[in-house]
Amino acid sequence: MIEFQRVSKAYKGVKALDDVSFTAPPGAVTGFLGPNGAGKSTALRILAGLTRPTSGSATVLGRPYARLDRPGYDVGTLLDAGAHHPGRSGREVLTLGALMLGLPRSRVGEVLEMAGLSGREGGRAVGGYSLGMRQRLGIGHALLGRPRALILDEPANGLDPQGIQWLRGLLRGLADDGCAVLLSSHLLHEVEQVADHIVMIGRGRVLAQGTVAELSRGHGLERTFLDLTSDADRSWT
Ligand SMILES: Nc1ncnc2c1ncn2[C@@H]1O[C@H](COP(=O)(O)OP(=O)(O)OP(=O)(O)O)[C@@H](O)[C@H]1O
Repeated sequence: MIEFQRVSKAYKGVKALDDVSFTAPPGAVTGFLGPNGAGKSTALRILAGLTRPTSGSATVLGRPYARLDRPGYDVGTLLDAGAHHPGRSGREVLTLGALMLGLPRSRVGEVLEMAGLSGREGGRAVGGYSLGMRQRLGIGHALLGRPRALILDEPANGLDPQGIQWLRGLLRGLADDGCAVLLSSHLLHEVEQVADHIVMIGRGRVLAQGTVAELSRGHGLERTFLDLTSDADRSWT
């Protein structure tokens, strides 16, 4: 279970998150949907212990990230697809990750295969990867320790249609195996296709949450999203 309880975050003069509460349960894909600047990355960074909330708490498997006993096994994160050293190959990046977690080298081959980077791609320097390939590597890296919770910030960015299809199948399979999957996106159609639950955020506030059917309100998810996000904009002006 991933849980946000009344999380607020203020940067100098900017309220990035305002009293955000929601859960991403195990066995489901939860889509965290909001327009640019809505606060998605801030929320996920707080969850991964990289940013402190001004108030409230965010927990994974019942604890703040920093207090997890084995974070690499409990939680997989992809917060920045460009985070890996450009001079290392995909295989080297995963090998380092596997060594840090005490995993056998065989896991590296499995993850390269799963990410669609086996063969020549895995041996190439990450600096020469396309954004889609870096996303695949980042997702593979997050899955090395077979985590029970997965946090992905905009994982579909840069993926081609085949990659999107791959991602959907992967996330569905992980959720079916009991993983709590939380992914952010500003692209409604990406989230709509894969998420069991959707949390809509705008201007740092949760605007609505529920299943796709609940949020569609008989006129489609896009209408609900546009209506809610433009209302949130108006309330700030
Ligand atoms: N380190 C920071 N210092 C100051 N303001 C910040 C910082 N990080 C984020 N913000 C502000 O907080 C708000 C939310 O930003 P955030 O990056 O969390 O949004 P987002 O929903 O992830 O957007 P996008 O889809 O564009 O990535 C924005 O107004 C942003 O400018």
